[in-house]
Amino acid sequence: MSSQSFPVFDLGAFEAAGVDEKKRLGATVDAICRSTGFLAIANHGVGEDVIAGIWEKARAFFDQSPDEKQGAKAPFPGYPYGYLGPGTEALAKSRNVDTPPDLKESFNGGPLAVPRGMVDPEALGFCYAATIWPEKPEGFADAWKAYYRSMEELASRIMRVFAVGLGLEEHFFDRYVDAPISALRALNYPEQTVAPQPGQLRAGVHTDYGSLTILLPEPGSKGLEIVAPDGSWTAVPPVPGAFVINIGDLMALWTNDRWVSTMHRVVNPPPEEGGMKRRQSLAFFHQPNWSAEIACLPSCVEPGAAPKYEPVLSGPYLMGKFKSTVTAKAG
Ligand SMILES: O=C(O)CCC(=O)C(=O)O
Ligand SMILES: [Fe+2]
Repeated sequence: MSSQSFPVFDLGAFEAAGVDEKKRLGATVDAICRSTGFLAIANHGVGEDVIAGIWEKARAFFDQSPDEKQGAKAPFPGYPYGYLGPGTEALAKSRNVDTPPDLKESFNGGPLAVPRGMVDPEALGFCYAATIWPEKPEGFADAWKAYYRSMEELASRIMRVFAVGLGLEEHFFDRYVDAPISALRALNYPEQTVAPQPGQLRAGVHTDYGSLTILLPEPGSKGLEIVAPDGSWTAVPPVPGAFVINIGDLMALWTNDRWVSTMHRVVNPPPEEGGMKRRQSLAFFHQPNWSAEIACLPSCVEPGAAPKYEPVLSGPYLMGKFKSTVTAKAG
């Protein structure tokens, strides 16, 4: 996939289209998800002020001293929210590959409210755990919540495109994602003043765990790479004004591997381009309801054949994957 051919999907045009045109547009997404599952979403309607707000606050947060950031740190290893400092995560471990820690730091937050009647202690202790808000910068939590809400809404709209792409009724996925346990992560990949260790990347090779990731790389930034269908590592170009989205493991499971949860990574800045370059990104990991059972869609398996995978429960699956990436130093 050359940078010229990175697919861009016009979400507004899809939503304004009639039934037949929606099917035609959905088929283009089906083709992309069969090949890489990475595309850009344009005409998404997310407010520029919401995006500018979170960029400003995330940058100001990461620009603080290590001590100030530690004030918002996750209280113990494996706690999902708050500040996760350098050295605390190695994404390649989610695929059982042992690497040095990723060269990044992040701030993470979960659902903005606990659904009425939620009593599962594992859910309450993990995805509904409190976000540890930083004291500074002022207005951080407000900007965060505004962006989180926009991403929740956008993710639901994209799931409708997916349903159409799979030949399902447009609202098929709604009941699986009406109390989603999505997480938002602001990432900062600091300047590299020391050469990385062998095998150490900004983000190790991984697939995402959930239904859908909505990524916003810092405008003009480089480093995100995906495995193209021919097996080669290929850069994902920044697409001005658009979000980069990709599907995660649960879409592959749902579709019996008709759709691929493509491996990706964030590489270190090449020395000839100034190995020092900092990079930021925002990643929203959309995840179906805690107790949603994700099982192969009947339309994705030959009649009489067995699906490739056993069903999983969304929340416990996510928790297992997340905890597998925690490094010895975390906490
Ligand atoms: O920062 C990026 O561009 C991608 C990060 C990523 O793939 C992840 O955190 O899952
Ligand atoms: Fe990822």
